[in-house]
Amino acid sequence: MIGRLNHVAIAVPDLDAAAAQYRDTLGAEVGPPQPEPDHGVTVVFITLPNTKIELLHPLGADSPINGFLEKNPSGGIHHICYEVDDILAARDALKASGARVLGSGEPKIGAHGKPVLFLHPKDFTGTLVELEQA
Ligand SMILES: CC[C@@H](C(=O)O)C(=O)SCCNC(=O)CCNC(=O)[C@H](O)C(C)(C)COP(=O)(O)OP(=O)(O)OC[C@H]1O[C@@H](n2cnc3c(N)ncnc32)[C@H](O)[C@@H]1OP(=O)(O)O
Ligand SMILES: [Co+2]
Repeated sequence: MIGRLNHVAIAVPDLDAAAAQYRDTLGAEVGPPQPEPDHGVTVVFITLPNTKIELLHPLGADSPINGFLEKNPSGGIHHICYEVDDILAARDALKASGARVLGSGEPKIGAHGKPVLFLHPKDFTGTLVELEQA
């Protein structure tokens, strides 16, 4: 079902500092901050030869990453995103297998303008999984 690794997301307490570290210390190609109000985060994408890193910072009091950063104040790996050819078919198959799809269960438009869904970390070996329509 899952295809390419689209991105690994890292929640960070200071977005400018993290972006500068990837750009200046690690020599990576770093994009601009991108507010995503529908998701309660601001993101910065880092383009690597084989995948992307998504730096995440809370946007608003109800951000879904507030709790994560409270527990991990220095930041940490927050989720991994896999591409799927048919996100509705993937969702239905995963639900039938007993996995919990987060939120309303309907895909939202993600940072790349494509439908995304999230799967509960407790159902995937402690890892929050994002699915993105390829
Ligand atoms: C920019 C758009 C998009 C893209 O296109 O790329 C994005 O990436 S948006 C990214 C942010 N959005 C989301 O994360 C949406 C889905 N997330 C959620 O709905 C919630 O964050 C959550 C996963 C349900 C967690 O909610 P929270 O209230 O913070 O925690 P809980 O208390 O409910 O947690 C239960 C349990 O799970 C553990 N946990 C929480 N987050 C993670 C995580 N990221 N990775 C691994 N484990 C996680 C948490 O520690 C709890 O465990 P116990 O303490 O053992 O009970
Ligand atoms: Co993501």
